Amino acid sequence: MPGKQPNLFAFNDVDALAPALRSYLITCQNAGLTRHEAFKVAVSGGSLPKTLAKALLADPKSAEDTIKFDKWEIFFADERAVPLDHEDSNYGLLKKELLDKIPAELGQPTIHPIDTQYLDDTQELADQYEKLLVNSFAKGDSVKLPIFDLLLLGSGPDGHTCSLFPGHPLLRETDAWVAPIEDSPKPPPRRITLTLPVVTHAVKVAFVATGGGKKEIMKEIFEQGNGLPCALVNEATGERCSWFVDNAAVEGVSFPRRGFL
Ligand SMILES: O=C(O)[C@H](O)[C@@H](O)[C@H](O)[C@H](O)COP(=O)(O)O
Repeated sequence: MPGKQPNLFAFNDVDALAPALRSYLITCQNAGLTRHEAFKVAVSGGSLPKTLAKALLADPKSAEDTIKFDKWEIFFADERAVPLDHEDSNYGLLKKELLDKIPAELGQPTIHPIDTQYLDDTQELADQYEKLLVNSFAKGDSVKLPIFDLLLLGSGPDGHTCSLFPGHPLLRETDAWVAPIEDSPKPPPRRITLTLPVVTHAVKVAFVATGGGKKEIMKEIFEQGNGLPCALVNEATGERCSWFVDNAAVEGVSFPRRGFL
């Protein structure tokens, strides 16, 4: 698919990756501010919040290099059906790694966690999160799909992203914006996730994948695809999609547009 490939940015390590991720985030933030005076971003769990903190909490290098946290609206690309202070909570992880560390003078983002009164019923938990998205994205008339300014995702060693797992029927969901899953192969099993149409409808999608443990699956995602959730996102978003990786994660991976920021 010439001209439509995702961008792949590879770095020696996470310390080198973080500043590039920061400038990408600022570009996405500024585009969101121009579009609707806010920056609407959804984040995943895993190793992402830590890398995100490294990028966002660094000292600014210039006046343009500014994170306007008070304009950020942070949603969750997927979340586990656990209380917010539970060790498995993606909200809890983001809070610990990033939110608690944002200096007050930088302003604070608006956070949209799950409503934990529905933890016993994942369908209701998903429906309520979808309602929250409807209220956040629809202005008056109903919209077909929410358009996030950015989705920040990880890739599992099996090629999953969000809580969309290889071969799972959830990959065929076309109606719901947010769906429950009760049999996630990655624990804990009960979760909610944005669906594929919502993920691929975002203005930009960025994956962060690091470490040698990812190289086999990166090869499969980029060279064969094989219907893996990450490959499906690549195929549907093309150049709207960017991968921020370290060299260990892409060792031996053939890729036509391997870029370096
Ligand atoms: O809640 C989750 O489990 C995550 O959202 C999940 O999709 C994660 O992003 C990947 O498993 C990658 O995780 P790592 O970054 O830790 O490899």
